[in-house]
Amino acid sequence: MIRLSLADPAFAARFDALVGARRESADDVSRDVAAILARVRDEGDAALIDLTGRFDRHDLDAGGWRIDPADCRAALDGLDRELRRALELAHARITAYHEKQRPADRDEVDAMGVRIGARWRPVDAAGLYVPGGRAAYPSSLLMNAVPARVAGVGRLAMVTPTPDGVVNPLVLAAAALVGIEEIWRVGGAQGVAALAYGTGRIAPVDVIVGPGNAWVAEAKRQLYGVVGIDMVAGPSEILVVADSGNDPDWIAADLLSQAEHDPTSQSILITDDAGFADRVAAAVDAQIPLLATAATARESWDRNGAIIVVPDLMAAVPLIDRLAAEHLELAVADPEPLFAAVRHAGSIFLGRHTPEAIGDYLGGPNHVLPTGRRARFASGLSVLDFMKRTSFLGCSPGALAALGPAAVALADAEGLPAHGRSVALRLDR
Ligand SMILES: NC(=O)c1ccc[n+]([C@@H]2O[C@H](COP(=O)([O-])OP(=O)(O)OC[C@H]3O[C@@H](n4cnc5c(N)ncnc54)[C@H](O)[C@@H]3O)[C@@H](O)[C@H]2O)c1
Ligand SMILES: N[C@H](CO)Cc1c[nH]c[nH+]1
Ligand SMILES: [Zn+2]
Repeated sequence: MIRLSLADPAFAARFDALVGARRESADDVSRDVAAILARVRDEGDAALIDLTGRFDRHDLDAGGWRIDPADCRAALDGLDRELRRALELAHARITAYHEKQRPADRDEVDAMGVRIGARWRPVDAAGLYVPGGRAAYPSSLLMNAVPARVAGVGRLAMVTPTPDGVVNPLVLAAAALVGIEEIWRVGGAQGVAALAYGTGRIAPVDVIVGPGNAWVAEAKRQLYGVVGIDMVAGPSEILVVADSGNDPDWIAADLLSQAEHDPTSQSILITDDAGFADRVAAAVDAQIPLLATAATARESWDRNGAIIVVPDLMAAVPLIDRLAAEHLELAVADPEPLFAAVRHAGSIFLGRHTPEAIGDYLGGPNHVLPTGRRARFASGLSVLDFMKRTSFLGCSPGALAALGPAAVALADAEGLPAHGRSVALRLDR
């Protein structure tokens, strides 16, 4: 963990280094991913067998390529009652939130008598990446599948790694709850490539969504254009802005909630009180050994963690915008002034009683969010990521008469006579 102070003359350079650090996509990750994508494109299922054996340590031919929907229904039926209620509450809240994202079509006649508009249609097939290397992510399954269902996508194909051949029952139960029937036991960059290019067994999709580690995120980035993607949702991040009125233990737990995802995750605290910063740092050290995920959390905190002390919390706003974190927690007495001022964050958590983990599971908004400072230009997964907009235009003879001469003039000016002629011929009638 590094400590920075805005009062330090070297602050600007040290903060630039923090913002510019390439945590998640080192050159070797890009190179390795490019090689994996090429293998899957050229060798198809044979590459999936080999790479799954190497990275997930099981044999697809022996253990099965797909998860049987009957196993998913059995997992849902066999779920502990409290866990089932929790899963259903999450599903209901995520569904209610995303149903309000359905876009409206436009169809109108403008002042010159021209019919103009746009209509939204779902993609035919979507690929859902559900991570599963270090932890199982039934919550990510819901976050991926619910907006796809709301959008009305015809085919949902899910890929997820099953390390050592072991499937997680809660992932299966979540699949049954949202009715996903096509689940492939492949993950990593090779799973993403299979969805993009298609293989002998797996038909290609039109769009791939979902979060994952550095290899998954880089695979989606490299495959954009072959398929659509939601955005680059890589190793988790949290930026907590906290005043000294917080319990340091609460804030330490919030920082660790994202550090425990991945060694390349990043947790940052910004506070206006150096003493409070010390107390949080001590609480982080005290809590790490209590976690089953201690090794990952420790590595993430040591390598990528940061504590920044500012003279007053409003001075943090430009820093928050530069960091453009996936998650921004405003753990202050009144979050409204900061909330109004901040421009770049994937998702914002307001006040001392909104730990980010609520958003991970069942707040309602999507937890698949842009990482690596990409909240400057990208947004969290939504219903729109599964849809595309087609514009349309209709001219009556009168509307064409009104617009045509200007179109002919512009076509002449561009030196494209066939364009002009296609209009002029109709005007002559
Ligand atoms: N940004 C978001 O919205 C969001 C949401 C949830 C989870 N996450 C992130 O998802 C990630 C989940 O990671 P995970 O590892 O548990 O599961 P994962 O499914 O993302 O990755 C596991 C796969 O990574 C591949 N892999 C591992 N080491 C490799 C190597 N050396 N070379 C090539 N491929 C390799 C393997 O194929 C393996 O199957 C975490 O980083 C977490 O922070 C992000
Ligand atoms: N924090 C993750 C998004 O970065 C989502 C998640 C799922 N489960 C727990 N957390
Ligand atoms: Zn999380």
